[in-house]
Amino acid sequence: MVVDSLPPANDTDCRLLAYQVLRRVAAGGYADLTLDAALRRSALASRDRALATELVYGSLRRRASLDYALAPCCRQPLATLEPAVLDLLRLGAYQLLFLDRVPAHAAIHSSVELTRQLRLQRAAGLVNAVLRALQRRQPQLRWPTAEEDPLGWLTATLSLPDWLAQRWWNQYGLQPAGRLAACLLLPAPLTLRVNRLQTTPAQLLAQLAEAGYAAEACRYAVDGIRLLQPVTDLTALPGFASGAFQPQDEASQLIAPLLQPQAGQRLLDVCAAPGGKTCHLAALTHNQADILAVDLHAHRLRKLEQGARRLGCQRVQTLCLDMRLSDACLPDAAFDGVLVDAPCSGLGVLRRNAELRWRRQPDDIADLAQLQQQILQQAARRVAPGGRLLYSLCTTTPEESDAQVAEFLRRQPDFELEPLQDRLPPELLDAQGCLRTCPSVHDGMDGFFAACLRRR
Ligand SMILES: C[S@@+](CC[C@H](N)C(=O)[O-])C[C@H]1O[C@@H](n2cnc3c(N)ncnc32)[C@H](O)[C@@H]1O
Repeated sequence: MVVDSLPPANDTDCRLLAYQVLRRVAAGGYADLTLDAALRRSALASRDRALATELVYGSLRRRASLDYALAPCCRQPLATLEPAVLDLLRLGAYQLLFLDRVPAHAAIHSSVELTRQLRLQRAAGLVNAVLRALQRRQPQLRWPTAEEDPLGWLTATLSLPDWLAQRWWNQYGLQPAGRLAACLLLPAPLTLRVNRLQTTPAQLLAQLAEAGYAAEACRYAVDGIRLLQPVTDLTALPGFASGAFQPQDEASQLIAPLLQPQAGQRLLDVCAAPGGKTCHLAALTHNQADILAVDLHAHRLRKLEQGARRLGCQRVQTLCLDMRLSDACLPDAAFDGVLVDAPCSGLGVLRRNAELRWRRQPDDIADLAQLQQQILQQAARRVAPGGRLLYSLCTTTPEESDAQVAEFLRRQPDFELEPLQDRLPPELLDAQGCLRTCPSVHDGMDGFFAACLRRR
C-alpha cells in the first residue's frame, strides 16, 4: 500500500488518517513521527485529531489484546489475513472494546466504509462479519486473569509480547510485571525541562497558568514541570519560541546533573542526538563549559543544533562519528566529564514508542549490549584522571545495565563505580548506588538506568 497515493484526510476521516499511519508504521515508520507529520498535513478539527491519535496509539499498544478478542470471531487465522485488512479490524476492534465514546454501530459502519474507501471491497464483508461477531461476543469476552493464566494475563490482557512478558515475570515477579505492563498501556505524561538559560520554573509555571494550562512542579527533577492536561501542540505553549523549555521526561532530566558538570570544564556527550541532555549540560554550566556533542547520525545532529539554537545554548560543537570504530577524530585533550547515553532496547520508554514493543526482538538485547560496551570502551579513553564517565540508558535490562558496568570495570581497572547517594534520593537508587527508575513505581517517570564511573 502506497500511503501517499491515498486521498488526503479531511474533517470526517480521522479513521483514514489513523489507518494510513498504521500502514506506515507497519512499513518501518515510527508512530509518533508519522502521526505528527500526518496531523500537520491534515485539516482535521481538534476533536478528530484527538480521536486519530487515540486510535493510532491505542491500537498499537493494545495489539495483542485486540488480536486475542478478534481471533475467535474470524474463520481464518489472523496471521493469514492481508495485513491492511488486519489493521482495519484492529482499528474497529479498538473502538468497540476500548472507546466508550464511539457507539458500536458507528465503529462497525465506519470500518466497513473505510474498507470500501480504500478500494478493498473484497474485504468489506469480512470486516463487517468479524466486527459484528465481536460485538455479539463482547459481553461474554473473558480476559485471562493473573490467578488462572498468568502468562495470558500479561500477554492478552496487558498486551505484552510473549518474550517480554516472560522476561519481566522472571525479573520483577508476576504482580510488579503486571503493574508495569498496565502502566505502559497509558499515555506518558508530558514533562518539560525549564531552560534555566532563559527562565525559572516559577516563572514558567505562572506563564502556563495565565495561559490556562494546568501544570505542577515535578517531584524529583528540580527544573521539571508536568502538564496535567493533554497538549496537542507543544509549540503553542507559552515560552516555546523563546526557548523557555524543552520537552523531556522527568527521569531523563535526572541524568545530566549526575555528571556534576561545572563551568570551565570540557565535556563530551558521545551519543548526543537529538540533544536533550547536551542542552541540559549547557544550562547546568550556564553556557560556561565547552561541550562536544557526538552522534552517528548527521540528520539527528541537525536536530540537536536546531534545539541548541532555540534554547540559547552556547559553546556546543557537534561531530558526526561512529564511536565504535575509532576516536581518532576526537580532540587529543581529555574531558572532565563524558556522557554515554547509549542506544539501548528502550524498554523503559515503551509508552512513548508505541510500536517498539512489537518491533523489539529478544536477540536485540545481546547485540545492543555489545554495541554499548564498544562505545563505553572508546569513551573511557577520553576521560581525564579524576573525571567522570556517566553511562545512561532508557531501559533497565540486566544485560544492558549491571552486567555492562561489571564488564566495563573488569576491563578498565583504573575506573571505579561512584555511588550516587549524594545526588539522588534512596528510592531512585539500586543496591550498587546506580539510578534505576520504573514508570509504575516512580511517579510515572520513564524507566532509566545510570551508573557513574570515575577514573581514579
Ligand atoms: C538514546 S539516544 C541519545 C539521546 C540523547 N542523549 C538525548 O538526550 O537527546 C542514542 C543515540 O546514540 C546514537 N548512536 C548509535 N550508535 C552510535 C555510534 N556507534 N556512535 C555514536 N552514536 C551512536 C544514535 O544515533 C542516537 O542518537
